[in-house]
Amino acid sequence: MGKGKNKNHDDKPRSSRGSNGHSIRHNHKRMEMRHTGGSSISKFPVKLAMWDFDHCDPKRCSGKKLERLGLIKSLKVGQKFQGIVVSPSGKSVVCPADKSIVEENGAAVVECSWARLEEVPFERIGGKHERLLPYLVAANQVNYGRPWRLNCVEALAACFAIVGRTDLAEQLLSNFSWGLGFLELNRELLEIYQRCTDSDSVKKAEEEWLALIEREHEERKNQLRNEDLWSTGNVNRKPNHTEDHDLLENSDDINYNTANLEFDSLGNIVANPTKELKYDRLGNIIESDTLDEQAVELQEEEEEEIPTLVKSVDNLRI
Ligand SMILES: C[S@@+](CC[C@H](N)C(=O)[O-])C[C@H]1O[C@@H](n2cnc3c(N)ncnc32)[C@H](O)[C@@H]1O
Repeated sequence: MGKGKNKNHDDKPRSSRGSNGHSIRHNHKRMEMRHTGGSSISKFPVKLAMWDFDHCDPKRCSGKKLERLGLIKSLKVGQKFQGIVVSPSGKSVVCPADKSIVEENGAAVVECSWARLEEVPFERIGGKHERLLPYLVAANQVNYGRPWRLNCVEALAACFAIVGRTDLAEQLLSNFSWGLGFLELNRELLEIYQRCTDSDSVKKAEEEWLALIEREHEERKNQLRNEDLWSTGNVNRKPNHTEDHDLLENSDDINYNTANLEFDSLGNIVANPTKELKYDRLGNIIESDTLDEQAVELQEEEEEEIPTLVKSVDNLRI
């Protein structure tokens, strides 16, 4: 019997009650639930679910935010999910052939810390359609620029985008200030995955992309090495920092911001050793100062998790 079912109710509606006999406060709560999704009324066109292991700070956790917005349902350990389960324990990658499963049964994620994956009882959660995500780059403020390591909302959005439902991906991500940046950052690659068919073809496209960015990265390194040799060719040349700065800032070829650079006594460019350099998906250097202060703090906290992360990312790369 449901909660409160044995309570006596007044027969006559009182002034503080609405037409359905419930108190105005109760009705207001129901309306709020309708808007915040606290009830079973879903505001999202397909089912969204997560197993939440409470590893993360609720204020920073994208899964918890989706729950607060009433967009995602929390599942218990022992419960299985019929749709696509985007999970580190997947064996094959999400592909366009998964579209009907997503549309009919939705998508789920595992809300946990990357550093504590070994604590998750993967055998007691999941479902028949567990999937990994192919190479994509995170745009969230904690792991910006890191491949494979997406947060929950990015993982769900990636799944929708790959199966060809970019509309759903946009709808979900638009709840986060940085959200649509995820689709922008990965646009070219997502379009490639969308043109694939099954899991093997997505895997092949991923491998080709990785080979391409590896080649481009090598080319850039060689180009920089050559530029460097050229600028130091004349040993009598005095270091002229202003000139070097101008040269770099006006160069279309070099995608550097000079704020990240230092010059040695001969005027050669050396990367600033005190700043961590980050790379975008094409191997360009991204200035870490573009992250806001809070993001940097979060980043530092997450850095502590790196040893386990390396293991988990390896797990993700089947
Ligand atoms: C480890 S949790 C981290 C959640 C983060 N604290 C947040 O705020 O959303 C991210 C979840 O997204 C999914 N996910 C992210 N990247 C993935 C990938 N490359 N392959 C499979 N699942 C992935 C998994 O369900 C994973 O457990």
